[in-house]
Amino acid sequence: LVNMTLFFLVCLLDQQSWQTQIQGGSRQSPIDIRSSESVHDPQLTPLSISYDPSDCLQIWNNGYSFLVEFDDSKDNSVVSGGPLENHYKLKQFHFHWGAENNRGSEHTINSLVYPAELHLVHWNAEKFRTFDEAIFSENGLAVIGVFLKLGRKHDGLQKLVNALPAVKYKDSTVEFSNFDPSCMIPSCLDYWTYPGSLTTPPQTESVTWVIMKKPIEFGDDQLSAFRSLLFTPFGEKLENMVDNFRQQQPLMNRVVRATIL
Ligand SMILES: CCCCNCC(=O)NCCc1ccc(S(N)(=O)=O)cc1
Ligand SMILES: [Zn+2]
Repeated sequence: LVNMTLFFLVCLLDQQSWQTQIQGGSRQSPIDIRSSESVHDPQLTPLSISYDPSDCLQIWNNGYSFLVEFDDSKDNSVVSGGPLENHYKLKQFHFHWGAENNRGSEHTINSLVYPAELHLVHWNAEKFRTFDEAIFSENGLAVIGVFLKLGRKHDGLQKLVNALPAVKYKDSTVEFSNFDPSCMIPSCLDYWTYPGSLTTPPQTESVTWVIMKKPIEFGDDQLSAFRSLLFTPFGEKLENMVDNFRQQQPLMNRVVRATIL
């Protein structure tokens, strides 16, 4: 009995490293950001974000979220500064949201959940040749996360919302141009940053996360439009695209740094 108890205790105490072995990662995303445990880093400069609306190409329902995809063949839509050593090109942005307003975001702040979260996905074009190469590489990606809270209708977002019925079904795409994602960046540029991973397969640990501290607001009808999308292709059983967020992952041996702007 003593041996059994000891064995059980060792497993329990060792759970974190057990998780590392099973999930194969020590820097998985998303996480719960505990503001009191984050480290104010005076060396963190403001992000430099510059997007060119003419780089916007199309919207694609990939059966997990809807991606607004950009032309990354030029250097017009880029982010640099902050924790980033190089400049990263915008490839796509997408959202995660819930079936109900009490869930939806992937990251949480002191366990506070938002109804949705925007991810602006950029890749390190100084170090890698393609996005797909960067996905599998250290410092390959920089994803800016912006929380969405319900309130006033977001005028800039409405153009995107109006196009969603055209991509209702999985694998559908629609041409979408002249959209400036800057309209979804909060006016306050304070952020948290930490080393993490993609939150969907292949969940590679190649992401420098930059989570904006302040949320943006959007309206109930706009969130309803997200929830009217489908996970399923045309002709198959209708499954509303909702709750497409991953559970928070253990922080393990990581520190979240914060700006003092
Ligand atoms: C060879 C064709 C392969 C297509 N290309 C593969 C691909 O795009 N994979 C998905 C990349 C991705 C990006 C961002 C996130 S998140 N939620 O962490 O921001 C999650 C996943
Ligand atoms: Zn995402």
